Amino acid sequence: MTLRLYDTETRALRDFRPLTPGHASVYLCGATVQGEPHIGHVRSGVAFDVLRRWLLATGYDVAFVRNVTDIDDKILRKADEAGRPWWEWKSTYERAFTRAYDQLGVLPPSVEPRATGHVTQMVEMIERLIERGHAYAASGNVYFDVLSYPGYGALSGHKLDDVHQGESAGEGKRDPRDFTLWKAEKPGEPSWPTPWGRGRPGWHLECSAMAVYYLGSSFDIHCGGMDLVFPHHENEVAQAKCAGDGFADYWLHNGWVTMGGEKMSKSLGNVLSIPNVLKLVRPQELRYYLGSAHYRSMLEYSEEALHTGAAAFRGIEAFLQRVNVRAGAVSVGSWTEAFAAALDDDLGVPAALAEIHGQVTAGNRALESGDHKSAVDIASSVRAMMGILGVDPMDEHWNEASARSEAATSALDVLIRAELDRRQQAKAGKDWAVADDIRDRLARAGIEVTDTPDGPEWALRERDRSKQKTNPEGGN
Ligand SMILES: Nc1ncnc2c1ncn2[C@@H]1O[C@H](COP(=O)(O)OP(=O)(O)OP(=O)(O)O)[C@@H](O)[C@H]1O
Ligand SMILES: [Zn+2]
Repeated sequence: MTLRLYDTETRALRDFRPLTPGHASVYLCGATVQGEPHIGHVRSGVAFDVLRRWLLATGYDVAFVRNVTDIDDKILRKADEAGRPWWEWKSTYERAFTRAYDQLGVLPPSVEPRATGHVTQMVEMIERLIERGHAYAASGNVYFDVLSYPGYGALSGHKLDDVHQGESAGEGKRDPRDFTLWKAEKPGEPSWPTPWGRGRPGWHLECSAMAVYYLGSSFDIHCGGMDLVFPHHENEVAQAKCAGDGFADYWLHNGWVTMGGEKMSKSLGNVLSIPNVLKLVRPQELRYYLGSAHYRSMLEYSEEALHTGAAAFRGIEAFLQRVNVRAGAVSVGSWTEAFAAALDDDLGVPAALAEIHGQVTAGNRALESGDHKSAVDIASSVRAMMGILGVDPMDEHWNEASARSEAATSALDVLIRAELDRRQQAKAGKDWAVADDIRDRLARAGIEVTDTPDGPEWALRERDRSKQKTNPEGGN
């Protein structure tokens, strides 16, 4: 089957046909690094990491660009309010985003360009736009002439009469629908030299210039959050097309993380920062939860839903561990046809997860019936599928901490095995009191013993994180 993707521009599922066979070029609008990331901010990173992993798994060479917007009104305002230099502020939160992506196992992009490092490319793009009659300079600002581009509104479906850019009037703007490509210098703000005077870039221009610089005049897929369709992406297309570029062939947009039915957002004060959510669940559990809904659906956050997702993940993890202990090492195998069909259908992760859970049930059955070979085969396939979703429980990414405790666990295993052997001997001698006493003592120490057809197994009881509470953090 061919990969089909829902394209916002044509409002239809389209077969993915890359511009260059075997190669996929993808641009994802990255963070504006103005504060600590909340779980909504990283949803696009997680969702499109699955796209990237699926493209890689199916043989594509993927160029994946995710930018950093590191110059912006909000960054300047917040740094100013905090009495800190803007460059320190944005660097601090760029690191916070990087840490969050790493914690969640999002593959690092092929390149992560910062807006401030690409002013040259932006100035060149403005020059092309002015030359072609699509932009004009006024009082040190440069504006894009919206009416000069007949295709304006095609991506978002906005009618020209309904266009509101959401920016201030702007000195010298000829039409209120025009948007700012370049902002004239203001005292105390960072600025760069241009033929139209010193100033700083507009947000929309940054992405067009960086996308074309890294991926070429035409590239395959442009992704971002659904709130970016208008005006950000509409303006990105307008700039690029009018400058003579073909730009993106497919447009993919992810839904929001919501809380109480509303977009999780600092301005509404209903946000949960990544560090706070990670007090409730492990990073791999948060990643599983964030990635479990279809990328185009809204994901309504509740602590209960988070714990349900975490428990589902742990069920898969426990299956793999059981097979590993009882039936043999579980390597990464290959996915099933049903899984591939689910992902090929516009990255249908819910159907893909249903397939994984079905396989886990079959694998558990095989294990219980003593069919170790089937259990190992199924587990290998489950690892492959979970890996494509970025949540293979046995991937070493998640197991740094466990690697540290591995030595302790094997030492513990020797001691517990000795106790379990003693218990087996007591049972064989029908000395039930001793057998029960050993089991109870282990239970008091948080060690659960399960009798299986392959002999007794032990596991540390899961610490119940659900007792911890995290309240939404206020806005700022
Ligand atoms: N609740 C959310 N769910 C999904 N994506 C989100 C959410 N909030 C922000 N984003 C995405 O994060 C990226 C950066 O957004 P931005 O920095 O503008 O934050 P924002 O939308 O102003 O939210 P906030 O008000 O919380 O800062 C955008 O691509 C946006 O789509
Ligand atoms: Zn962008």
